[in-house]
Amino acid sequence: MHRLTRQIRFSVDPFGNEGDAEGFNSYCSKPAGHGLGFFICLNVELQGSVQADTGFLINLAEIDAKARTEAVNIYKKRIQQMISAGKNVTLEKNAEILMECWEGLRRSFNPQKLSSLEQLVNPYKKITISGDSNMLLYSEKFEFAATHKLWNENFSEHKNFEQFGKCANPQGHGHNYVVEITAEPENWKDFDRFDFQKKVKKLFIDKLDHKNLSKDLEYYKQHNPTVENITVHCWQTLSGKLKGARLESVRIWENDRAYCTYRGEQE
Ligand SMILES: Nc1nc2c(c(=O)[nH]1)N=C([C@H](O)[C@H](O)COP(=O)(O)OP(=O)(O)OP(=O)(O)O)CN2
Repeated sequence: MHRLTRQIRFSVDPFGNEGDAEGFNSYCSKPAGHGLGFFICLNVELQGSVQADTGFLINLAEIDAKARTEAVNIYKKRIQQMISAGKNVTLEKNAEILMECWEGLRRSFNPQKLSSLEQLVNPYKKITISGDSNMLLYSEKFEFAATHKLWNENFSEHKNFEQFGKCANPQGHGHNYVVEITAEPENWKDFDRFDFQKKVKKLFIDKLDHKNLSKDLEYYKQHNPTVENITVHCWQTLSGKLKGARLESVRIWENDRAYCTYRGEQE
């Protein structure tokens, strides 16, 4: 079984009174919109078998055509309705729109199965519907900078350098970590995104930011500050602490080539 993802980028003119600017560049945005509008970016993930004759799970052009017909119309209709009624497109409304697209798109694909639909609200924030669990999830990225040294006191110096290489450098080395926290809100209407941000920042990010993890934090006296252990530390710190939401996963990037995801011990 394969999973194939296509990103669909389009713009919605909130007032809709200039007509559709279709545009010719789907890499940028198609429909292209007018001036400053709503830019929508959807990741459509399909699951299925690859056909022997074409090598396709499905032709990307077919995903484009279906997603553009279904999703563009839903976003356009719902955004324009809300704006003309003088209402904000809140996070709750945005989640409802995504759910409507999910239902529509799910019916459009066969035999391929829509396995996930993700809206990148901005480069650091997304809403995801996953077909595996049918969960509607909210994710946000944070960052912190820290220094660390990878070392095990029970190893000889030789073994430490053999195991950890340059990461065992006595003076340590630094990273700009990116932390993505994903939560499942119990109720999107009451989900307090700012409380979520405040908790993640206060309980985790601020404790590690601009610190020497190996020296300044008790946790890392017992645990080597690898990206795997930092992810578990983050999970343990935040699990059960988010108001009106269940912590679903923690993903931490040590750099843009390495990240670790943790969903608790039960996974
Ligand atoms: N399983 C893990 N392996 C390594 C971790 C880790 O947290 N978990 N961490 C490190 C070091 O912290 C290191 O700084 C990161 O390694 P690497 O990406 O290899 O370092 P560079 O960016 O300098 O990459 P080069 O290809 O070596 O230039 C190591 N391993």
